[in-house]
Amino acid sequence: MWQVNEVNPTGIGSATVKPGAKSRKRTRTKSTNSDDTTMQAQDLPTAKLKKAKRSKRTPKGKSGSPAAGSEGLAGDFENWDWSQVHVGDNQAFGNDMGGFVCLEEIDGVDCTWEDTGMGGKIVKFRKVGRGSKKPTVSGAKAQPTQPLSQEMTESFIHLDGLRNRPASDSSDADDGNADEVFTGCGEESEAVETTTNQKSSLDPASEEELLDQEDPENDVLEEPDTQVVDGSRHNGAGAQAKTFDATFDISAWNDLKLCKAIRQALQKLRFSHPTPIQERTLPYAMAGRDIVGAAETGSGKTLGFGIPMIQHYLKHKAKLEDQLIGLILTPTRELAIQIKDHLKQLTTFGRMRIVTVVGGMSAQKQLRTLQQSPNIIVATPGRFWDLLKDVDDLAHKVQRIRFLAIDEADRLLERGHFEELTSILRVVYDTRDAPRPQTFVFSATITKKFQFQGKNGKSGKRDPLQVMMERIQFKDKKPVLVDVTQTNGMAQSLREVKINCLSTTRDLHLYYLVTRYPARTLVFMNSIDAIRRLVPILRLLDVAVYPLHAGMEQRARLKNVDRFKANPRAVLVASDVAARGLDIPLVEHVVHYQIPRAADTYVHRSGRTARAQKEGISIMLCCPEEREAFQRITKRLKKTNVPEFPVEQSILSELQKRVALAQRIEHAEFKARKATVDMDWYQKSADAMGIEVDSDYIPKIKKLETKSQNAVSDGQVKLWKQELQNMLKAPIIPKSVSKRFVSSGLIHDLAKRLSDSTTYNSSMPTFEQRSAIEDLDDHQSLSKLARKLNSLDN
Ligand SMILES: Nc1ncnc2c1ncn2[C@@H]1O[C@H](COP(=O)(O)OP(=O)(O)OP(=O)(O)O)[C@@H](O)[C@H]1O
Repeated sequence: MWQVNEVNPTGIGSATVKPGAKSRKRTRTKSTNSDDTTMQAQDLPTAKLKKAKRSKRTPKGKSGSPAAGSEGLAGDFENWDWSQVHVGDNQAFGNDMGGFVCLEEIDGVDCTWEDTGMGGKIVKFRKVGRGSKKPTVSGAKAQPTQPLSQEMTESFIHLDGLRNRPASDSSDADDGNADEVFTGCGEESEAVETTTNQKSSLDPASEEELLDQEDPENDVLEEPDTQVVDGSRHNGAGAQAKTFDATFDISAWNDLKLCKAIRQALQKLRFSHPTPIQERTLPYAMAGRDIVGAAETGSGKTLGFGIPMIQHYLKHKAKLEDQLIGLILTPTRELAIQIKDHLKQLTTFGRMRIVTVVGGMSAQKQLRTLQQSPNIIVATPGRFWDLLKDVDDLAHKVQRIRFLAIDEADRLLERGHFEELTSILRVVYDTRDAPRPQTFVFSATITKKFQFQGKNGKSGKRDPLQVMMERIQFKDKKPVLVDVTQTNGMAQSLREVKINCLSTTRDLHLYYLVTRYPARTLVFMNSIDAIRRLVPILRLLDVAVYPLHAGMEQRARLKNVDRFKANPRAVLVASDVAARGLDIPLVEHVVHYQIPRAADTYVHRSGRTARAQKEGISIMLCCPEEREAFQRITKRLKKTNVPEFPVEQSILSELQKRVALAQRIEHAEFKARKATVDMDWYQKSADAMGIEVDSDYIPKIKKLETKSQNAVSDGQVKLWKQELQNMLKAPIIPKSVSKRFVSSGLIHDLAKRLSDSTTYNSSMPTFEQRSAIEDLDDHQSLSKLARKLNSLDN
């Protein structure tokens, strides 16, 4: 019996394997013995790596062979006694349990991860015919999954105390014929252009045809089923699992005549009314119109294009069950996953297959998912373009989609995405045998002045947005333009401030912020190297900090986003990979550790807080070297005065001692690591080739050796660490308050203050626990008062 009792997000160590009678321990050396039935859990990632490498070399067209790629890994799984796996309420796996334990890579075993709408999760392992789950690649015909006999077929894994559920129908055969249900499509309707902040009204006469539905009241409420994801992991404010309350008032949505399943999902999410962008775009979108929409970050644009797709599908479900109706393209992987989860929240009461196709995740798994006839694909252009070339029939399906959404459109125009986007658009439109898709183009920073005139910019260069707009073959002569941005795409509830500092004191000021105001904080940095330096420093300072950047494995990226979401005092240090679209609930602070290079980036970074009408603060650490960049951004965004955030100077020197020591330790450890890596590289390369190191290189090695000898000793680093630990244990007392007074009881309730973290800051007991915004408000009213008094004096 193979039983995984508990799984650790690191993937190492905590999973236990109980070998059966035939079992024997798997060694690290590659085994091709098909009797090798048992794996140690910690071997799995290694095995997966080997498998991944092997399959990369598998020539196209041969990958469909029954045992391809499975030797040495799967073993005799037919004789495994499948058993329950319990992972408790561990949130770290994402939707990728199968990937984590590597079962997805074993030929003949399929693994799907599903949420129910009942707050629980099911991981379902299914034995399928060998080779049948292999993805179709050029030259190899798709194989539908072939379930084995009932007793062999399913083993359900119950998470969070869910009861056994019956096997869902796994026959997802795709007949490849798109139904002609393109209502409201193909006609060129009159241009409707809404100007900024003017309320658009829906023509009541056209309501019937425009809402593209039969009778919404006749919808049969479906119980939440295994297709449903509660969205609690990758989603934002609306994502917390909420209980369904049939009395919750959603009458503000009535005009849209949404089908019952969507209305119930809105009730469950407690979305009482549409946001302004939704209110302004949905009537047109549901009438089949093309939309170009601009609205502040966090204003609910996703549902602006998501609801029309879901409504259309649910209304024509019988015909569309196996059809791809929508393609959503988005620049980042995290955003794609988040959009999928957000849309799935709306399908809680109706089945719909919404899948992601993103880089950095198992392409094999995504190929298989694509074979299961998804209804909506949310994709990043790079991976989607790769798979589009490789998956039989996908191009044909894409040519028949009913909806195309381009989210964060301006970002998709940047280098690295543009070529792939253009190629995908070519597939969408070329040799199309269906009416053009209804198209949505959304962003917070899409240019307001954008017009469909096909003119060149002032510089004589082609405006890339213009180029894209020409490439998008809108079905309407003029799409509906909706721009509800008021303040350069930033939420009105966002407070923007700066802290003037030196480049050498940025670490200190950041540490001050996260210690003085412990709250979920997203820190943006301009380079990956800078993130790699800062994260260990903050960790040494006992801050719950996680990195996120493009140099990380996708799985680690998602895990860190999850950890950040799970801890209300965590700090995520990220590159601009997290600047766009990421919807994490209750991010209270965004800190620009360095000034971003472009104004749009500043807008998107700042938009990770103050979402969905909540308050938030964006803090720029400004050092003299960045003055020019700062001025460029403020000028571009017409910000005449960015107020200064108050910093309690009396505490800084205390904090500086800790920061300086942590920096010293990090630097010593980094140098030691680097010297070892460099030396190893020379030596190992030579050893591997069975040669002696060339005399030309010996001086270099010697130099490295000397360097490493000069490095700080391990013992010294240990001492520093101990010293730092001692410092961290002591409360931080402002310079002006004598420690003697503190210890002698002048702060008579010191013990209480240290333990009462709701009233007092636990590491700075002389300060009350207040939010950054409260302190900013106080500071601003005091400054105002001082100015008033000054003017009276004068
Ligand atoms: N009608 C609504 N009522 C309340 N909350 C909503 C509503 N629509 C969406 N939300 C919530 O608002 C948050 C932001 O939504 P979304 O991610 O779609 O914003 P966005 O405009 O796409 O932001 P960005 O420009 O940063 O990508 C999400 O947590 C979502 O659940």
